Order: sequence, then C-alpha cells, then structure tokens
Amino acid sequence: MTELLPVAVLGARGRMGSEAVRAVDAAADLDLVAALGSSDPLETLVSAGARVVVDLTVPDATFDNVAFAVEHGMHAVVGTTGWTPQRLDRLGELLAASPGTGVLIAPNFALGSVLATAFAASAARYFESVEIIELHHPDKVDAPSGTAVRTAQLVSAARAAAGVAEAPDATRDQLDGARGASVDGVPVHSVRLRGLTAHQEVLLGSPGEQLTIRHDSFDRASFMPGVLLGIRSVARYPGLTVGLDGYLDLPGTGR
Ligand SMILES: NC(=O)C1=CN([C@@H]2O[C@H](COP(=O)(O)OP(=O)(O)OC[C@H]3O[C@@H](n4cnc5c(N)ncnc54)[C@H](O)[C@@H]3O)[C@@H](O)[C@H]2O)C=CC1
Ligand SMILES: O=C(O)C1=N[C@H](C(=O)O)C[C@H](O)C1
Repeated sequence: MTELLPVAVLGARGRMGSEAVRAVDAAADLDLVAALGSSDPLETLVSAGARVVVDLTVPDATFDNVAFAVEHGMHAVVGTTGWTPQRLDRLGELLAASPGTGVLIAPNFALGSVLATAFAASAARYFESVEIIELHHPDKVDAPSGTAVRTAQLVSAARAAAGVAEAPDATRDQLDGARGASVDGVPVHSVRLRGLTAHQEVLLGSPGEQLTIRHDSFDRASFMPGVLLGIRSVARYPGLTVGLDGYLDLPGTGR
C-alpha cells in the first residue's frame, strides 16, 4: 500500500483554510493530520507528524509559521500574502540552513490566474501602457492583492528586459491615490466590493488598440487544484519557489 502524505493546514477555519481542509480530506493520497487556528500551538505540527504545512492565515502570522515549519524540516505551501522582499530574504537564509526542505509561496493557486499573469508578462513588451485592476471581496485585509503585485513585478521585469520605455502619463495634478499604487512602475488599482471573490484585469494599450487579460475566481474551489498540486510537488523542489508557475511549464515566466 502507498504511504499517505501527512498534511497540516494553518488557518483551517478561514475562508481558504476551510476549503483546503475539505480538499485535503477528500484526496486519497493525503492524510490531514492537523487543522489549526490562531490559538493552536505550532508544536502540534510536530506531534501530528506533518510533512507538508499549508499556510492560509494572515500576513502578520505567515512568516513565523513558515519559519517554524522550515526549522522543523517540514515543507510549506503558502497562499498567504504579505511576503515582502525582506521576509523572503530571511526565509532564504532559513532554507539555506535546511537543505532538502521546500517552500512554495503562491500568490494565486488558480491555474487560470497563473496563466493570465504569464500571458500578461508575455504581452507586456508589445504595448506602450500597462495598468492592473484587481477586484476582491471587501473582507480582504490587504491591498494591492498578492496576485497583482506578482503580476506587476513580472510585467515590469519583462518590459525592462525588452528595453521598453516608461509608459506615457501626463498626469501632474491629482488627488492622492487617483492613479493607484505604483508596483515596480506599474499602476495597480484595488477595488473592494461585496459580491466579488477574486478578479484581475491587466489592461495593455497602444495607439488605436487595447488588450485586456482578465481572470475571475467566482468560488474558492478554483484555488484547490493548485493547492493540491503544491502539496504533492513541494518536496521535489528544495529551497524557495515563488509562484505556482515554478512548478509548471508556462510562457513568460522565465522557465
Ligand atoms: N494564494 C491564493 O490562491 C489565495 C490566497 N489567499 C490569501 O490567503 C490568506 C487567507 O485568506 P482568507 O482565507 O480569505 O482569510 P480569512 O481571514 O478567512 O482566514 C484566515 C484565518 O487564519 C487564522 N489565523 C490567523 N493567524 C493565525 C495563526 N497564527 N495560525 C493559524 N491560523 C491563524 C484566522 O483566525 C482565520 O481563520 C490571505 O492572505 C489571502 O490573501 C486567499 C485566497 C487565494
Ligand atoms: O484574499 C483573497 O481573497 C485572495 N488573495 C490572494 C491575493 O491577494 O492575490 C489571491 C486571490 O486573489 C484571492
């Protein structure tokens, strides 16, 4: 009989965590050994024998959770946002001391979203202007979304590599925030609206034409195939991987 992979979910009572608990529970090759909330001790991960920890918590908690997992030789699959370059650097140092341990930080687990970001990065060099609009439910605590930040970073890097000039923008007089937040030079606009789940548009413009690359997650079920792919793959990718595209073969992502 094949051994089941012991998996723990952190943030298990949240919107994403509860969906992930159901998905892991339903997978024949995975064993849900722990489902922890904010008041449960992380030591439970050790006593439960978890090999892969899934973090779907809050930006303030995710670094400490992942650091605990790495320090105890457990792989981590992370959907939580809030990973600044400084936190990623610190995580890289921890991973250097734990060779063989893998961490996946996936700003978005929906395969359509990962593809949309890759398409946007591929298209970015061919247009004068690029802007991103991300639209989410109003219970989301962070802005801009992790997906929008990642998309802007890849778009910006692709334009820089191709030597594309800065996008034209004559705006000089404005209310603060009217032009969104600049992420690596790409304007990102955040909408929070009851009824929405998770959506993003990348607008690419040149004289006389516009390309819009839009992705919609209507339900958190959209994220579960990516979560399961991450859980099943993470042990094969020691070190840090940012973006589920790191486990896939997609255009525009440098793989
Ligand atoms: N990568 C992806 O595809 C997706 C990522 N997300 C991200 O996942 C995170 C969670 O999103 P939601 O589920 O909507 O939020 P939520 O607020 O519904 O759930 C977060 C849960 O984490 C718990 N929590 C807080 N601190 C904790 C700790 N130290 N240990 C264990 N649990 C803790 C909270 O009590 C809460 O139940 C956010 O950062 C969000 O942006 C959300 C959807 C998809
Ligand atoms: O909070 C959410 O809901 C989501 N968060 C992630 C993000 O910030 O990009 C992924 C998805 O957009 C849903």
